[in-house]
Amino acid sequence: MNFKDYIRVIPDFPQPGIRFKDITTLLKDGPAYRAAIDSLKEMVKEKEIDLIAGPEARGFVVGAPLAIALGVGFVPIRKSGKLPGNTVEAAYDLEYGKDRLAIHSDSIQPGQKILIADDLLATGGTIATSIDLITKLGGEIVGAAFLIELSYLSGRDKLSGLDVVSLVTY
Ligand SMILES: O=P(O)(O)OC[C@H]1O[C@H](OP(=O)(O)OP(=O)(O)O)[C@H](O)[C@@H]1O
Ligand SMILES: Nc1ncnc2[nH]cnc12
Repeated sequence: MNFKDYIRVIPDFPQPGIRFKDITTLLKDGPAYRAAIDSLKEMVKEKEIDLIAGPEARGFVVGAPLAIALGVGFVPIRKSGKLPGNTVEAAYDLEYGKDRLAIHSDSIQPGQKILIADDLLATGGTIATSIDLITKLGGEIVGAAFLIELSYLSGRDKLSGLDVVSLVTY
């Protein structure tokens, strides 16, 4: 399946100059959504994975179904102020702004093997920050899986040494 056919590119959103990769057009197509999750599963299934972690919000629509497909649990990484328990937090930069991410302090036990999942790798700021948070809790990152990679923003360079898989590249 050519997943690019299901992803809509919207120019100048949320700011002039950004070409926004809109996955809502893929998500609303049941067979395409399922095929995307199945394809990511095929790419990571040989890894030893205890948990999948995914950043809010679009990381949830990739990470949670991938966790179910692999038969492992899912840990949400949220924007600051949303998680009710004790958290560890970190600030980060995005292609179009700044934000702050948080994870529950007791969500990962030291030594657990974590795959990070998100819809899109752009500058790599979100994933690098997610890795920092997971590492602070003692988790071992075994890779990162994305629907989309924006190679022109070189996010992979920020993740050197990490096994990164993606379904489509722009
Ligand atoms: O590689 P980066 O430059 O960090 O950019 C990628 C991140 O940006 C988007 O999330 P966003 O923060 O816009 O939040 P959303 O998922 O809630 O829309 C996207 O879903 C990734 O998580
Ligand atoms: N160009 C882009 N399209 C969709 N989501 C993004 N997150 C960061 N950059 C993005």
